[in-house]
Amino acid sequence: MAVKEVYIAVIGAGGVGKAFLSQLESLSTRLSRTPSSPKLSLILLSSSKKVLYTHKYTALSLGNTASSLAQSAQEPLSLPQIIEYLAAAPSKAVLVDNTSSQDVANQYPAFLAKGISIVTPNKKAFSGTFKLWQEIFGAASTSGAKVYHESSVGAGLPVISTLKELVDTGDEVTRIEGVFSGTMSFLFNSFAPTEGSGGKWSAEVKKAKELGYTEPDPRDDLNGLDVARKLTILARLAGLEVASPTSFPVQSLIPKELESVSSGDEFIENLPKFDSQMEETKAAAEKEGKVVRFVGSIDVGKKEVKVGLEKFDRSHPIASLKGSDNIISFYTKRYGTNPLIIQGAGAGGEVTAMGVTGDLIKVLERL
Ligand SMILES: NC(=O)C1=CN([C@@H]2O[C@H](COP(=O)(O)OP(=O)(O)OC[C@H]3O[C@@H](n4cnc5c(N)ncnc54)[C@H](OP(=O)(O)O)[C@@H]3O)[C@@H](O)[C@H]2O)C=CC1
Ligand SMILES: N[C@@H](CC=O)C(=O)O
Ligand code: NA
Repeated sequence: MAVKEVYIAVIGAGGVGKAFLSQLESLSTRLSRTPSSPKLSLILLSSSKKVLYTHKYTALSLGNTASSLAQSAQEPLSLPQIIEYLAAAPSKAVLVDNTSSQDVANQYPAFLAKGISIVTPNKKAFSGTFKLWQEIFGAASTSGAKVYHESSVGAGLPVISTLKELVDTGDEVTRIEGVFSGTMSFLFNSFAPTEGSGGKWSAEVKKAKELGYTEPDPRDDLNGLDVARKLTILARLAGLEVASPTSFPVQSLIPKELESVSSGDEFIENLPKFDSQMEETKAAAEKEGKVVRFVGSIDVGKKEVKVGLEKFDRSHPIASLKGSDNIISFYTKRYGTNPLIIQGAGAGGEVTAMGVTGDLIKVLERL
């Protein structure tokens, strides 16, 4: 690696952001033992309310960064100010976006155009308009800045890198299907288990939030949009020009009566009143000796994408998933009738941060 120092700016210090900061500290210590590796300097850390940064690009201490941020008296910088600050850094800079913000995502082309690389678990940029997708990869190819988003699908599971490799090596992906949400997997595995009776739907939703599996607003999981965003990303990588996550059928599990509540907290508070709706869905599957699961699929040849509930025999691999596990099957010309399958935890701070840190290592290797 020719670059001596790499400047890192982190936006978002929630469940994933905190785990990333701790992995960054370990990575930085490990790299400092190899003289040819660059020094990693954290120069900015921001939440939506506060920021920590130094005007002269002096590295912030990597221990206790999240609590130092909480005590900071500095107001956050605007996105154009952050771009200007990073673009003027005396060496290469990388933005780590650990938010789920569409506003931050919309600025990726501007960061990349200034040579600032990006690593992120945020799905919003890659599942937004197709125009934004083209602008992001266009800006990266013009400036040479790198952009990686492994954790935007299947958290740290190697889903994006696998699909890219299938496509780049000339395989033909015909179908992608499976369970793409850690939250939905956890909810159905505990609410409608293959053995035993399972917990209350609303209580499991509350647990999924406490475990850090849900989006900042859990309605983004329950309305099916989180899975739709992931399928949009995968379909685009497989060669389909999907216009947006709302351009194909997506089943929502939000009770009609709660569609207009004003906050995620109010939604969780009122959800117990509607537990009977999901109980009916569960009972209908049980009558057929099956369990219900939330799945998605992309048929590349037919250009069809769909997201929603399906019933499965109890012995089916999708029915017997555990915890927050995702299972993603790639059917391709090369793999024939036996798909390439990736399975494991698909949500949670540590496993998601692992994908982000892994992406940062890829950027460092390519600067
Ligand atoms: N949790 C998981 O298992 C997985 C998460 N992801 C993705 O990772 C990202 C982070 O998720 P998670 O850590 O769980 O979410 P959290 O809600 O725990 O954290 C989000 C963080 O982003 C900050 N933030 C939000 N908007 C802005 C903004 N405009 N400017 C600066 N900071 C902002 C929040 O600050 P504040 O608190 O001040 O509002 C908070 O620090 C999301 O995109 C999510 O989809 C991907 C895979 C798995
Ligand atoms: N809320 C998402 C987090 C990861 O993308 C999920 O539950 O899968
Ligand atoms: Na992944």
